[in-house]
Amino acid sequence: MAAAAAGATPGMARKALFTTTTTFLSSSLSRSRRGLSCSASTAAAPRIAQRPPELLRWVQREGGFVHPALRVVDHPEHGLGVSAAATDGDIPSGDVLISLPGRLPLRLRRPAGAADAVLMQLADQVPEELWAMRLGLRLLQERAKSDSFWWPYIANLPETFTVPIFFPGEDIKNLQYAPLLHQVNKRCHFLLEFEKEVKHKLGSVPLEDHPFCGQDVNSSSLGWAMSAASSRAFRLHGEIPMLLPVIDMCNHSFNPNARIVQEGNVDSPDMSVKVVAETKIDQNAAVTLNYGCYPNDFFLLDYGFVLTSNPYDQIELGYDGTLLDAASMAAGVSSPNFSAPAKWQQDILSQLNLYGDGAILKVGIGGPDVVDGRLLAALRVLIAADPEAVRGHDLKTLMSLEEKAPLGPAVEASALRTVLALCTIALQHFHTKIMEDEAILKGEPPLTTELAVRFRLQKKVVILDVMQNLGRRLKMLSQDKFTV
Ligand SMILES: C[S@@+](CC[C@H](N)C(=O)[O-])C[C@H]1O[C@@H](n2cnc3c(N)ncnc32)[C@H](O)[C@@H]1O
Repeated sequence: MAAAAAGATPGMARKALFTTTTTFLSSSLSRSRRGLSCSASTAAAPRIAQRPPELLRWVQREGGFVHPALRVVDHPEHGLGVSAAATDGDIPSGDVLISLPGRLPLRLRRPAGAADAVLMQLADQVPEELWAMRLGLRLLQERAKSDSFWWPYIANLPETFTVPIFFPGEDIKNLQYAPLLHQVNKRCHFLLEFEKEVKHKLGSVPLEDHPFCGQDVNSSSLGWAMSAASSRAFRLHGEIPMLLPVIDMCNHSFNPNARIVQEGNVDSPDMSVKVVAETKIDQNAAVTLNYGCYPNDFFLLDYGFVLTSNPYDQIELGYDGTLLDAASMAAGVSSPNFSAPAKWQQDILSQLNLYGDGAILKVGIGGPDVVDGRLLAALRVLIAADPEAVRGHDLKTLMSLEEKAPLGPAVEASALRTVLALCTIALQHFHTKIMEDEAILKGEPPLTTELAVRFRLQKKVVILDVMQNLGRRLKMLSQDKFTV
């Protein structure tokens, strides 16, 4: 593999982080392209000082194991990845592929000195949901050291990430999806504020206690560290996120051929982390792990990629009586009553956590359930006029789309038509049509535009798939094929 920064010394590469990322969340992403038919050598983001063979040697020297048939290779669309070599034969299922002793994972540790204590104080200011920033601080601490134990690992990390906090403003707008825009804005805002807190805190810390060896840290370097952690860390048994050298070179698949196993407690000295072949791994095949069964929002926000045909992708909606009244009226449902439910309906909505204090109003359309069970149950219950008919059913039945018309075909048809109308409303929130998105993608736009457009296109595909599915169900209802 070509060494992208062959001439860079650790010192030079470290210095680069803290002196070139002075613009807020700047990156070269907007100019770089990931062409749809690009050659393998252009796919991966540039590395701090790319030398995967040294990384593998370091892991082995420190008591780890990398299966001799494995290589770090450039994947045309996924960046670097771990693959079985073309010539060493298949790897049988059950074989250990990679093994790391407990000292190789990089994670937040109990303070071992004043600098660590300052780092922990900074980490404590980060909200739990941004756990990646806490681990990122630890990564920055090691990146700043001239003699870090983890340098062979850090050297091979990407210099840039394709997560939306680094998108140019135009491409953030291009996402056209409010829940994700909200998350991106929240993260950008956090980074700007946290930069101030870090600078304030470190302003009074003596050099010997400085967690970043006296180097300046700004929102861009914090963003780099947070993205490195969110896109590469694993949470195993202990739920403590860790960066796992070499293991974090494995790319994602929903049908993975390998899995991670943690042996021993996270704090015990004999803890180890292994990747084990889940199936036979053919020569030349990529070793893949499942990062989780999540919607594309998660993959784009934390990992910087968008999956086509993601079975877990969904549209997020706010459960809102006025919106539901509008949708059901558009669907021709007579006298909808969503904004003023009767007392017995309020009770059921409370049980669904859609009413009262502490209600969780986010509901989803799409994914394996097609329609969020809570939304479906609420629609069925609010459309049904007869409390007795509803009381005969438990919540599980009311929440299941597979339960054929539990409250009768008329209620079911109205509920499904209301969801169809919600889908139409959701589609209208996008400013572009699928065909326009496809035309933009054909023009091979810059990488960040490509990601934003593919993201919104996939959301529209989810909505259309749900509409098709519900259309089929309505047709069957009208043909009276359901057992009522
Ligand atoms: C844990 S790292 C895997 C190694 C990474 N490819 C690299 O070059 O270092 C996760 C990153 O790999 C890329 N990636 C992994 N699986 C992918 C997939 N299925 N599709 C697209 N990109 C993927 C994304 O850039 C993601 O942030």
